[in-house]
Amino acid sequence: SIGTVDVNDILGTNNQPILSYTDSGKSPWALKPHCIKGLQPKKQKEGKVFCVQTYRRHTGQDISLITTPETAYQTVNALDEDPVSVFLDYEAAEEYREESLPWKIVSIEGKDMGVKATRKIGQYETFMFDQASIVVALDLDNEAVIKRADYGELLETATSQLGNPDTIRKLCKGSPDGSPPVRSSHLEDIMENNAFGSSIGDIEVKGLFPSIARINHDCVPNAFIMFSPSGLSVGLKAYRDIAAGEEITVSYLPLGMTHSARQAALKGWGFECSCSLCADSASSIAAHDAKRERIKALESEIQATFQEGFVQGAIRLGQELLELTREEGLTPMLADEYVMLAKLHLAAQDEGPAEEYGELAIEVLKDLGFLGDVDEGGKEWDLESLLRAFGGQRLI
Ligand SMILES: C[S@@+](CC[C@H](N)C(=O)[O-])C[C@H]1O[C@@H](n2cnc3c(N)ncnc32)[C@H](O)[C@@H]1O
Repeated sequence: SIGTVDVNDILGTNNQPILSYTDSGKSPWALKPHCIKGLQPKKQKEGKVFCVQTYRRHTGQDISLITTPETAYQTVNALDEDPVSVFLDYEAAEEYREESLPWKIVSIEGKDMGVKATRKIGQYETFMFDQASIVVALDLDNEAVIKRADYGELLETATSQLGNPDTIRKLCKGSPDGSPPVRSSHLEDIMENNAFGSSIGDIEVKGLFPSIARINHDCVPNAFIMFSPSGLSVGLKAYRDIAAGEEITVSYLPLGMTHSARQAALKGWGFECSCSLCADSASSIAAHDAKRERIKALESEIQATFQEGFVQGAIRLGQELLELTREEGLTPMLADEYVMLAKLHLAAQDEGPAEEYGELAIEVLKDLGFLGDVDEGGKEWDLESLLRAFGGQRLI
């Protein structure tokens, strides 16, 4: 590391578009970028340069990016994007803006703060939106890329340059037990505990969304987070009807994990989960775990059975997988399973059932907001366009 450097001293010819953008007086950034050169990786000439670039949004919720200048430059057209219009059509967006917010941040016993619905929320409704306040390139988690102290300095600058830094500083930092204290600063703890993985183009980042960060975990969540293509906005969609006054929850973990795997993973957030699935009787937990382990085993068994040429056998296993997934309420996993069964039936030359599974997959994907009304060719989705979109040789 060569310590703190000025972005204008280090941008080479490859970065010319960014330089001229900055030089032309049209720079979107509110302050001069604060940059630090990372460590020199083996076999490379020099380390990457990471800069803090802060933008003052019209909404008043500023954003600081800690990325390479090139990555920050990719976000320029999305810095002011309005999440409500990203996730809702024109009419629904207008309606949403007219009503008072259907959620509020409140104190929740045993969990510090959390978010509750202020009215009934319908299944698959997108009802909460947020903009990223801090975005950090995932590279920065790597001690071989940047010194911890330099990362801490970039985080501190990124936060203090926001219009309302206290919104970030007051987020909960968790109390992970067991693992050694690898993080050097309070802000690093806050990022670790509250940020979500996202991407800007093909660069992996983590984004801190200050309202969404107040949502607690549940292993059977009632909502899930969707990212805008820019990676700078999120929308929250309900898996099921949510009653007024009910706590809004998301899963911090991939769905379908067993009890012990969930407990181990949640230690990173420093709490013991007491959701309905985790607080169930020992026999019920064991029954759920057995189903979840069977689901995992079936995924590879189906693949192997199909590869050995036993298509009908693979279909039977696929039906068992569907049943268990439904019993466990793991709805989002159903879409892949329906597509897989459609592919298996096509392999068995049963076009009727293949079409039916295709329709079921399209229905789930549309409900979850992963498919628009029409495909890329502007036609209603059908099995053919679905399989094109979900191409690839793998069954599941
Ligand atoms: C992303 S924050 C969620 C909001 C947080 N409760 C707050 O007051 O800001 C994650 C932290 O919330 C707490 N938390 C989240 N889900 C929980 C749960 N199901 N039970 C207990 N604490 C939970 C843990 O302290 C965790 O580290």
